Amino acid sequence: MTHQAGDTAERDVVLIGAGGHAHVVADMLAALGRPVRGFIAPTDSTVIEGIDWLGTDDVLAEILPGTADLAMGVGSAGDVSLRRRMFDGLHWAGHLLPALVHPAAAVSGGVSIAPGVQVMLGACVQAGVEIGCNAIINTGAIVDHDCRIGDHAHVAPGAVLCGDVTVGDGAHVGAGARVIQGISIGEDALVAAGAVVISDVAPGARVAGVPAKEMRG
Ligand SMILES: CC(=O)SCCNC(=O)CCNC(=O)[C@H](O)C(C)(C)COP(=O)(O)OP(=O)(O)OC[C@H]1O[C@@H](n2cnc3c(N)ncnc32)[C@H](O)[C@@H]1OP(=O)(O)O
Repeated sequence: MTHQAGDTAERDVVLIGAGGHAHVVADMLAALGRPVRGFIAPTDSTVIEGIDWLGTDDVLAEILPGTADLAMGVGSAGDVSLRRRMFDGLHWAGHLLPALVHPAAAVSGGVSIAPGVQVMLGACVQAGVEIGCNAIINTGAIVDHDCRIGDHAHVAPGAVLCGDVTVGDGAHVGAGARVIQGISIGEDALVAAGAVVISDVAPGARVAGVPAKEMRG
């Protein structure tokens, strides 16, 4: 496995965001035993139990790259643009967002995991898989052998990718969707929750249903 989850394990982590995804990432950091310095959010109105609010995005300028790891607490439910933009900005500013793999995820040996990837509780990732930066393999998702998951892509909770599936950069595979072996899902495409994908999905397309067909409108 080439993920970086253990590379900087002693360093403080600053959590970006305070919504639902941030709560899950905070829980994963606790499970990994990572010390969390605090979270950054637009206001202090949101509470993440046991974690202090550090301030707004302005605080990031005071955190020197190399003095703390960052963890992306901004998720996506179909539109990855905010998460992608934030990751790219932080990455180019020199911050390290290490890959985070929940200890209760099952990740085979020989899996390649880029910086910023988050593999959540109960996910299963099989041999030969490659996961691009900032991608999410969400709760209970199954990514079978030799799949290629693009940068910023999101495999949502309970989705199943059979072997040798390609998910393009920025694509979203919705909750509980099923994708049969060998399928290619194009960049920035969206597979709706519960869909069964049996043919390739074009870049930017939105498909839904069983079997999945292009959505109208
Ligand atoms: C931890 C987390 O929570 S991570 C988040 C995981 N969440 C997901 O993966 C959700 C993915 N999103 C979806 O599946 C959404 O339903 C989308 C993006 C496909 C569609 O959302 P919207 O653009 O808001 O579409 P909207 O709800 O208006 O529905 C438009 C049409 O598509 C249909 N439709 C919407 N979702 C689906 C679906 N999953 N399967 C089949 N048809 C659907 C609707 O019934 C409606 O049909 P109609 O025009 O005949 O009435």
